Amino acid sequence: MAAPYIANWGILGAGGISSTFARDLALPRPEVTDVLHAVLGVGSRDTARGDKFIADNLPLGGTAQQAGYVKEPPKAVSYAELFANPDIHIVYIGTLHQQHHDDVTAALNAGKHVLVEKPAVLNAAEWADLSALAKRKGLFLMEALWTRFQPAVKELHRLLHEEKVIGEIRDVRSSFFVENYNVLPDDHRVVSYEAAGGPLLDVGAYCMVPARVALQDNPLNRGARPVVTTAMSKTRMGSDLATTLVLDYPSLDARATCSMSWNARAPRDAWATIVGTKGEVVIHDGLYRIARFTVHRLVQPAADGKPAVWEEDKVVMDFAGTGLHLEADAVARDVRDGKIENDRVPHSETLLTMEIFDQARREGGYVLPEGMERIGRVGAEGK
Ligand SMILES: NC(=O)C1=CN([C@@H]2O[C@H](COP(=O)(O)OP(=O)(O)OC[C@H]3O[C@@H](n4cnc5c(N)ncnc54)[C@H](OP(=O)(O)O)[C@@H]3O)[C@@H](O)[C@H]2O)C=CC1
Ligand SMILES: O=C1OC[C@@H](O)[C@H](O)[C@H]1O
Repeated sequence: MAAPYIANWGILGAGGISSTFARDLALPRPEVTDVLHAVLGVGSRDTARGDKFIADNLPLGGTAQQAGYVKEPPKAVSYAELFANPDIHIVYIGTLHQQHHDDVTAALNAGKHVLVEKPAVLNAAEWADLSALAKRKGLFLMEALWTRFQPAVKELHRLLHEEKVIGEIRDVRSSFFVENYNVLPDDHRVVSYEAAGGPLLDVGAYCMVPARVALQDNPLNRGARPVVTTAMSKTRMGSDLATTLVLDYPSLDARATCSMSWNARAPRDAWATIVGTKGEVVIHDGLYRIARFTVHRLVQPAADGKPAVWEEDKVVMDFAGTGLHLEADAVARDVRDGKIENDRVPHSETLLTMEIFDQARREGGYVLPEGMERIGRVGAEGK
C-alpha cells in the first residue's frame, strides 16, 4: 500500500469552530488510508488558550500523529509563529468574519495553503483579491463550505442529475431558521453589527446549498448565473434579522427561494424541498450537516377520480464526527495533487456567493462599519 499523504496543518484561532475542526482531524478513521492529518500549531492571541485547546481537542494530535507518522505534537503558538513555521503547509482559519481577509492574506503571503471558514470574506472584491493572490502564488485556497463534501449531498446530486429521480427540477425552497435574536446577547458575533452578524453572512452559504446542487450545478444550466432578487429586514443593531434570496434560472424555468432568519422559532422536518416534474425531494437536516433526505416519486398521476400514487425512498448517509474532516480530506488530496482550487467549491462558487451577498446587503441597506471591509464598502459606494 502506498504511504499516505500527510497534511501538516496550522489552526488559526482557538475558538468554537476551530475546536470542532481539530476534533474531526483527530477522529480515528481506519477506512481513510490515502491522507492523514497532523496539527503542528494552534495559533491564538493567548497561548494559554492555545494550550487548553490542545489539551481539550488534540491530546494525541491528529490522525498522522496518532499513527506515528509525525512525532512532533501540536504546539500553542502566536499567529506570527504559526505563519513562520516552515513545517506547516496548510492553515485553517477559524477566526471571525471580519478577520478573514487579513488572516488569509497573511497566510498566503507566508506561503501557506488556506482553508478559510465561511463566510470566506465580507464582500466579492475581497474574495477576488484573495483569489488573485492565491493564484499568483500558486497556493490552494478554499472556503470551508463543508456541506458540499457530505456523502448525502453527493448522493443527492447523483440522484437528481444522473438518475433524474424527480424529472426536471422546477423549484427549490430552503430555509435556515434559528432563534438567535433577543436570545443571544446583542454583542454576540452571530447577531452583532460590529461583528458583521446576521444570517446572511453567517448561514447564507448553507442556505443556498440545495439551490447550488439542484440548479446551479444542474448540467442543463451550463454554469449560468441566476437572476437574483432579495429582501431583508434588520435587527435594532443594524445587522440583518431575516434575508430572502430568490435565485431565478430562466434557462431551466426554475427558481430557488432561500430564506434565513434569526427570529423564527420553527422546528423543521423539511429544511429544503426540491420540486421536479416527477416528484420532490425533502431534506430533513440542518443545511450545514445533511445526512437524511426523502425522495417522493410520482408513480401514477391522479386520474379518473383515483388519487395519485407516490413512492418514497428514504436516504440516510450519516458519518462519524461533525464532518469537517471530509472537507479536510478533500483539501489534503488537492494539495497533494498540486491543485490550487477544489472542483466542488471552486473560487468561482465563493465569488458568486459573495456577489449575491453584496447585492442583498446593497438592496437591504446593510452597510458594515467603516473600515471593516478591507476593499470597498458595499452599500456605501458613491456616498
Ligand atoms: N463551519 C461551521 O460549521 C462554522 C463556521 N463558523 C465560522 O467560523 C468563524 C469563527 O466562529 P466561532 O468559532 O463560532 O467564533 P469564536 O468566537 O468561538 O472564535 C473565533 C476566534 O477568533 C479569534 N479572534 C481573533 N481576534 C479576535 C477578536 N478581536 N475577537 C474575538 N476573537 C478573535 C479568537 O481566537 P484566539 O483568541 O485564540 O486568537 C476566537 O476564539 C466565523 O467566521 C463563523 O462564521 C462558525 C461556526 C460553525
Ligand atoms: O456555521 C454555522 O453553523 C451553524 C449556525 O447555527 C452557526 O451560527 C454558524 O456560524
